[in-house]
Amino acid sequence: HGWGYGPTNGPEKWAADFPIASGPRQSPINIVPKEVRYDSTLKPLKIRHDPSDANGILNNGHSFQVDYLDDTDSSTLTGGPISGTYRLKQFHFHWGASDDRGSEHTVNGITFPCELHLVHWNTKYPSFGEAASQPDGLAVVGVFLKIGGANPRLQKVLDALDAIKTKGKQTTFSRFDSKTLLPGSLDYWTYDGSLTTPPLLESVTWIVLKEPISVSPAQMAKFRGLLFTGDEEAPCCMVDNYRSCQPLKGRQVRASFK
Ligand SMILES: Cc1c(Cl)c([N+](=O)[O-])nn1CC(=O)Nc1ccc(S(N)(=O)=O)cc1
Ligand SMILES: [Zn+2]
Repeated sequence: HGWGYGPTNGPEKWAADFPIASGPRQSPINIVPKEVRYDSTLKPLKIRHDPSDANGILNNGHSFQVDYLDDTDSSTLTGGPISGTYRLKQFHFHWGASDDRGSEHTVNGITFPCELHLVHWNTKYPSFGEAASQPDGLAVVGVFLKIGGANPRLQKVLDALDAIKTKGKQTTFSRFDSKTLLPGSLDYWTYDGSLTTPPLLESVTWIVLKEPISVSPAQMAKFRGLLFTGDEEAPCCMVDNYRSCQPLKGRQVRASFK
């Protein structure tokens, strides 16, 4: 049976099949603002998303993701801590069974109910697959979601979830500008890390935004209506699909803001 988030195949078991789980640059981490270093050489993030690149929404059995067409430089991430151009490939979320947990990164040990990841790959490599195995191959923008008023920007995504309730289901999803999911401020923390699920590749420059976006309890309930399991299996709610914080192992976290 493949990896997952259950008692027999969850994060504590991943190292057996993926020994890099104990590597030197694993993610997520706890961000301690008092210990980060403001770096004035960090550039502002430049995020360009073309809504026509949105190309479907899929329940992959671990989360759900909105996939993007990535054969041109129409939806890109530049600036920030990265050099060159990174293309948006997909975005997805991680969330908890209740509002007291669910994010992967934490801030001063504080957890959020949900975390959005916008996954980009370095166009100096020929494809996402190639980039994913390079130390500077990927850049993921992380955005915390905190409980508040309903977020209208999330609604189109949440309304598509009924059509992808079970593992392997996908449906059309087009004309979506993922920039609308970002908070007002693009202040960020950045550090060298990894994918937070197997294969846990240590190829990610993490860019975690300081300002969260809002999500309502009713909207959180929609995330929790998804299933990890496929149509023919005993249903298992898709919740708590997050990895706990990993050792910093000497890494420096930098801040783009004072
Ligand atoms: C590893 C890989 C390759 Cl190579 C391909 N491919 O299409 O060539 N697809 N995947 C799967 C993938 O993307 N996983 C992934 C895992 C965690 C995260 S997270 N939470 O943002 O760290 C982002 C992505
Ligand atoms: Zn993720």
